[in-house]
Amino acid sequence: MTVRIKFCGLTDPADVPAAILAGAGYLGFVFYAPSPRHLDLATAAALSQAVPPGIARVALTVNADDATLDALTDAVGLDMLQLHGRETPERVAALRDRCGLPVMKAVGVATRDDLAALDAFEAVADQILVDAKPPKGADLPGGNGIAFDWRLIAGRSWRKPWMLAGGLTPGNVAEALRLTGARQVDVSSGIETAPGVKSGDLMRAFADAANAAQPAGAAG
Ligand SMILES: O=C(O)c1ccccc1N[C@@H]1O[C@H](COP(=O)(O)O)[C@@H](O)[C@H]1O
Repeated sequence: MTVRIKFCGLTDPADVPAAILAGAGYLGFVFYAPSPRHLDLATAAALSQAVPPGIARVALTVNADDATLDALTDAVGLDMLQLHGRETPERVAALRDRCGLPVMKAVGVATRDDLAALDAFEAVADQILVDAKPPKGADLPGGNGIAFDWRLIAGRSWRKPWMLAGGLTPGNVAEALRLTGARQVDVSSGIETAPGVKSGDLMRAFADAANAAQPAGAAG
């Protein structure tokens, strides 16, 4: 099964070729100061320049204001915005216009009640990212290495392209794909040896496991 993979939170110049070698379709750069993966604009611009055409460069932001986003989009070559905060559907639509980039909106899921937000954002975003809701008191709204109960979205699909995220690892991604039917996955902590430190070996192991997964509904 061919799966499109987003490796998120790259921090080191060596992460870019490692992610490409592993077969990434999207590379994520984090712009959120509390994160161990946060990049300044100059570092991000250098990483972005090393990405060949055909691989989407995604900027992850959290409740960023217009000035911050303007500075970001002026300084860094980007192909998509990932909004990972409390942005409303109206804000998502406004930023899509303002930044002139496709927007992927992250929605945190812990219980069935959280699923309604996915329908609201599907109407305004170009993609939706189905992530685990952060635990109470967490410093980060994502990137916590925590999975949600994938059975909550088993058999679900949306009209827009969507990605599964939250606590994915080389060891569990095949099961996550099998249960949810996702065709795109996003991973950060699960390909790290320490917070913010990516591993080429883990990226390759993750991609191998994802691509070897059996589609949902397949026998066995
Ligand atoms: O990765 C981060 O540091 C981060 C910070 C703030 C919001 C989201 C963040 N990462 C995103 O969270 C999910 C799940 O990550 P993980 O695989 O569980 O570590 C993923 O979409 C990352 O892009």
